[in-house]
Amino acid sequence: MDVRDREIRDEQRHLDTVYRRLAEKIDEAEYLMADAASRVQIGTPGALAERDAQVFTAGRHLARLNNEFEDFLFGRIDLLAGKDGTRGPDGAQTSVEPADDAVREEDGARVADIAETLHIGRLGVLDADYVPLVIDWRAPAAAPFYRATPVAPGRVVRRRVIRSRGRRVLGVEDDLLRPELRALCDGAELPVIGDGALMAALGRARGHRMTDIVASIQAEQDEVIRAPAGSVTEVTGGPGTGKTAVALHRAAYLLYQNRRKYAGGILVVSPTPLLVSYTEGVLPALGEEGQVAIRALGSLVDGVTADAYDDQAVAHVKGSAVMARVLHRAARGVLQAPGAPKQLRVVAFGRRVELDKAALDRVRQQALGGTAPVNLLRPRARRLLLDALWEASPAAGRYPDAALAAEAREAFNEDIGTEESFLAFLDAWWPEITPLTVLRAMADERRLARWARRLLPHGRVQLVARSLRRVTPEGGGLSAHDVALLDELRGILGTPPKPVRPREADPLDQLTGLAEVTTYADRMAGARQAREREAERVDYAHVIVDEAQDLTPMQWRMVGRRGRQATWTIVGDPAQSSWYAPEEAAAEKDAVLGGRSRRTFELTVNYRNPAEIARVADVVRRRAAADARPPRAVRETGVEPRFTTVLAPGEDAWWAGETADAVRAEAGRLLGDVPGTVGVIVPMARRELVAGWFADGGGGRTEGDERLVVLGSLEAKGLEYDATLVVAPAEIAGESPAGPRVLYVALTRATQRLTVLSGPADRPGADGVPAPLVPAGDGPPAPAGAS
Ligand SMILES: Nc1ncnc2c1ncn2[C@@H]1O[C@H](COP(=O)(O)OP(=O)(O)OP(=O)(O)O)[C@@H](O)[C@H]1O
Repeated sequence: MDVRDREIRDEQRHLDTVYRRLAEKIDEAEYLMADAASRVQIGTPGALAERDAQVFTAGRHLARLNNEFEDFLFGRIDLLAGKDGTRGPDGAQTSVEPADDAVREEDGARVADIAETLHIGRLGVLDADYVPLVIDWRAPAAAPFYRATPVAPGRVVRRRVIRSRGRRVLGVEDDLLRPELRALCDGAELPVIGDGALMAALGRARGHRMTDIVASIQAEQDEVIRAPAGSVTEVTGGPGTGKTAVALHRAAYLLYQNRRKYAGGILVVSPTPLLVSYTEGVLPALGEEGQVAIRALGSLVDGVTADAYDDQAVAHVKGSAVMARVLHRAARGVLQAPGAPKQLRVVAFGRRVELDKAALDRVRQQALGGTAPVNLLRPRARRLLLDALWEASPAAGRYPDAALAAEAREAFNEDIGTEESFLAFLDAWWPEITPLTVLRAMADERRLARWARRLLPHGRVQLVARSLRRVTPEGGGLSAHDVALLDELRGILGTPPKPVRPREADPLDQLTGLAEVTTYADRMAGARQAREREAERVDYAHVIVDEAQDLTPMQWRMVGRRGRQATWTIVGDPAQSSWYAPEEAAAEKDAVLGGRSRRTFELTVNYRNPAEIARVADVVRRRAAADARPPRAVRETGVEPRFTTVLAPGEDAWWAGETADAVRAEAGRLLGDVPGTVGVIVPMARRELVAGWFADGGGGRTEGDERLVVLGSLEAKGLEYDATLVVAPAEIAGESPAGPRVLYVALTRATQRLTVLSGPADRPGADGVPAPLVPAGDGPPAPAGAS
């Protein structure tokens, strides 16, 4: 048996021990449950609660282990004796530094004994004597697994990543952090297997779902993940530096650290639904479900989902902060609908009393004074209407005696105010207004122009009004930008109090807490309840914003309303921003975060793109965001990007002609080159057309090959593929003022191969490299992290 097999066998033994221990815990849990059922009446409430908690914990482990995880156990560190020998609650030594006598001289060599071996996994398991069999990856004792480097190894001599599936150990990969030592474990020399787990992880084929990185989190990432949840943690870093991955792992870490605090929920805001579905598997794999909501910007408001896109020019108007003022006026102006009644007539004291349009307008103006939510002003409007009617009636001024006057007035209010015709008038003249009503009213160019006077120039009014014509009364045709407007309107309009209806008792409520120890169906019911609770939630304990560089001012306001009391983690890369006015967005972000203190981190290593692809992308980065420091690509594949061209006389001919064949052929070639996914990235305006070339199987995914996806340039944000085909780069760069940064995003999506197909605007040189990707000839940039 060779060394590798022996090491695998040893790890297998340990994993078997862990599963045996878990089986014991499961037996205990089952016993406790049976016991709980038979002795419901016995015991103090405290004891019962404790037992329930034990049952619940055991059941949770059971459920997770049985079917949730591959690679349950993924790491091991072999440590020197610690400085003080103190042990933490997980049974592991707490000291990070080695004891003074941990290393000794023997025959001129430096020799040390391994004093402690810790296995790291997705959750912690102790044996019957409280010795740790597995340490939870988020526990302080696990930090050295991620933090130790050859420069600062601390107590770590060897770090091992264990690859397993289900209950079988498949392989091990070691890093030796103290190569200068002769380390002995139980008297035998410590073997070192393989050449690094990180590279193995990075080279793996990609699927349509992001996977967690717990086995290979790097030191600078770990610092962010474990940063204390101070007010605001900001993380920047170039493409592929793991910002999204780090943000998700941080959510899991925060929950582990302080579950009670974050029971208020963690919200992860993602720019697109594609990125949500790409990332949403990561947290369940880390054992966190229910507490974390990952929502796309277009789905942040309950009851509506964005299903339309705004082109960039429209988006820029709708996203800008000035829209808040336009909406404020529109919400009030909408009461003056063309069909609103222009006259109010009632009969009082045997005479007809009438308010004409001018009088009604005066009442309305008076009622609308101030900034209170429009829908909450209806009672005030009603009162003012009755005042005006009273004044116009023959009764006004007839009662010199104040008490009599008050009595007559009360009777008047009672009579008129409850009259069917008056109520019907009120409903028509001051209806309850929904955000959607206002938004749809803004599709009327003339009305919108009135509301936007001196705020938006006419051209912008036209753009917005026209784009809103697609919005249906049911809320179809909304874009992510419209959703931010709706949310703003919700605040401006307010919700009138609804009559309270008692909730019907739901038998499933009884299952809360036991969800994971009973059946699959029960667990699903628990998850459903969590989702329902989630749906009602508007304020979160922690808000994580992914791709923060793209939030518009209006979107910052929307997200801000969900985290008024929250702590924040904000990750983004200004060099990838598709928003044209970063300063305006930054100002709104500052307003949302207020005076909260901020801590910033920069991630500097690109784990996604091989150096060959990163170099090409960096040509664009230098033009699009010269100030941004490029991340350092961590690996090379030896394969340069491929450049090809289709020649055609003009733009229209190009998109209609043989280009379809060329795109299909290049995509096919990439499918042959890589085992995993292929993304075809095209200008936003060509998305439908190109998807059609691949006999669309829905959502841009093709029927022919599940591995291939067609994406508009803005949809590619945050995603990654084994290989990408970027079509017509100059057109992508020309789509908006932020286009060059969007092109930078498009070029940084591939983990292995990149092909660029030039279009008519690309002016490729003899080598096929399109003009936007030809280096300007200046020297290479200093990579991030270099001083
Ligand atoms: N420590 C790591 N170990 C293994 N894989 C990693 C590690 N860090 C990042 N990755 C991988 O690198 C890729 C890029 O990560 P991620 O998408 O989080 O980067 P990003 O900074 O958000 O990128 P972008 O700004 O381009 O959206 C992912 O496949 C991720 O799993």
